[in-house]
Amino acid sequence: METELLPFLVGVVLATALLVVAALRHRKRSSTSTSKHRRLPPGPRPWPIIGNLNLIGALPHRSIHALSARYGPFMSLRFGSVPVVVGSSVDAARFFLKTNDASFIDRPKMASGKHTAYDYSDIVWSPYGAYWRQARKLWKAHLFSDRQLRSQEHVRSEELRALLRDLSLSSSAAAGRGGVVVVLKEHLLMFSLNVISRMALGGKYVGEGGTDAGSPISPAEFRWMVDELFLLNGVFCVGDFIPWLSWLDIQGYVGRMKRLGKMFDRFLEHVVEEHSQRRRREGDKFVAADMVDLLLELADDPKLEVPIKRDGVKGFALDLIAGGTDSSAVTIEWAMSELLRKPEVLAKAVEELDGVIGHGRLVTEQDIRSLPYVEAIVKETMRLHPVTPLLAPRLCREDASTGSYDIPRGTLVFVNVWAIGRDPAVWGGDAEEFRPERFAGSAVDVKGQDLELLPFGSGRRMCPGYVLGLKMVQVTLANLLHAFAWRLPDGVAPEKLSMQEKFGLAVPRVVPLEAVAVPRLPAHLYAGP
Ligand code: HEM
Repeated sequence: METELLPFLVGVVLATALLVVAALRHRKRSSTSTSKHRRLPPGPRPWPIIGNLNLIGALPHRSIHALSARYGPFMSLRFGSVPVVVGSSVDAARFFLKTNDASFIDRPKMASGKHTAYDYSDIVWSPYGAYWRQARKLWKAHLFSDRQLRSQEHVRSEELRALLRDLSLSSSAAAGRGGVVVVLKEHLLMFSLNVISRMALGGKYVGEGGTDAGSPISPAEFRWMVDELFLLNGVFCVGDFIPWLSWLDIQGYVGRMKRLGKMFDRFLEHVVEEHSQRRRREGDKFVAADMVDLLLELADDPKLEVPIKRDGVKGFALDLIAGGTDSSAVTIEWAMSELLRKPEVLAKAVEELDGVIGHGRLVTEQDIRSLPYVEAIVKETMRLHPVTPLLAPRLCREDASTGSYDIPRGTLVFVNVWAIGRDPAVWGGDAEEFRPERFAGSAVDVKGQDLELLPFGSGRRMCPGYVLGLKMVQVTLANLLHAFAWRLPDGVAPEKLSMQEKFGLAVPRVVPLEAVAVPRLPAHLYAGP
């Protein structure tokens, strides 16, 4: 037994010695090459093979923020063999997203884009080029034009009334006990899922039933798929950074991505096929009724600069579903969590709603501009809880320089908008506090112009769905506050409410928010659509 082990042990000792020598040489080389050839931003020394991946914890925006506090607002890291630069200040955001937008407009080719987004044929993961430019133009001109968004306002308002009805039914079922505890996120996800599936797909694909072609997918299954999509699009997958290890799929993420990609494809293929059949059936009389109809019409246009194939149509539909579902629900859940921890802020919002709207009707999208305090609550929520704290990763497509530092082509770039939103140099000593009053009389907005507040990103790669996303968050939150008196369940003290985050492409609460909702408007306003 001992003689069998000996060669193995000698092997281990030799391998360890070689690894240590390699590590020392690598650390020496990386520090000298940094200073001699390129003026890279400062950062922690990388280890061989893993680089700085050992420094990234379960909440990467927080780990990276802690490192930036030491190394500065332009910081170099190495993830495996991939050079990374993180920007964590207003100036850094200006450099990456405004002044040098063209250099940082590309996306890296990561496993999630390959396996869950039709080999990068959607918009989120599409590399910079004619295909992406054309897609953005088409979205702006057709899917998200003012006219198109206005024409679908009735869908949003009907689904909102259904949400309020469902919440009031839950509460009246327990009226004798003074309200019932609701898990708010479940209602919010169902609501945004219904809105986006009606606007984008025509509405009939998510309902009770199985996933067999021809029958709708169940809401629970669909919600699971969207959650999984957000998680897998945000994770740091080892194979993306240490390519020679990718075949091992140590974390199991790639396997999950492939499985999820197939599930979405089965669903989207069915959706697209049904839409195509209606177009063929109706011929000249066909009128586009939803966004997939519009996408199919656009894809057929012979004047397109770059053809959009079927996978492209499915990829864009996936962007609509993913963008439209989780982001607004996550933001509203954070807003309600903050408000339940600050009853005085909640009371002030209700006072504004009572004064401007009164008790005889619900809040409409047009009312929002008359509700500055509610608007400020949304901005304050997006400042402290940006849905995508590191934005989506950018790839440097040409060498760039800040004057002090060089950023070589091929560098992966993150802008930590979460850290910028909490920077005391920008927001003052109370930057960590939820205080919507800070926006009173301030022109700072979330639409990509003010670099201290970037929940939707900025520049040409900014979120193309921000008008819809913002409308949904504002009007839904306003109606939740207007239609119900909210409190935490008995026994939960505001200061004890957990605010822990879970990382993915979106960062939701770890523990879903539970709260008691008691209707406060006349009963007929909860009658639903
Ligand atoms: C509260 C709601 C939303 C938030 C906070 C949000 C946030 C973001 C952020 C931070 C990005 C990355 C921008 C960057 O890289 O600089 C993004 C990209 C994107 N978002 Fe949104 N989003 C929201 C709603 C929506 C909606 C409703 C849609 C569509 C229905 C959508 C579709 C997209 C797409 C397609 C991209 C990729 C853009 C590109 O790479 O060119 N988003 N979003």
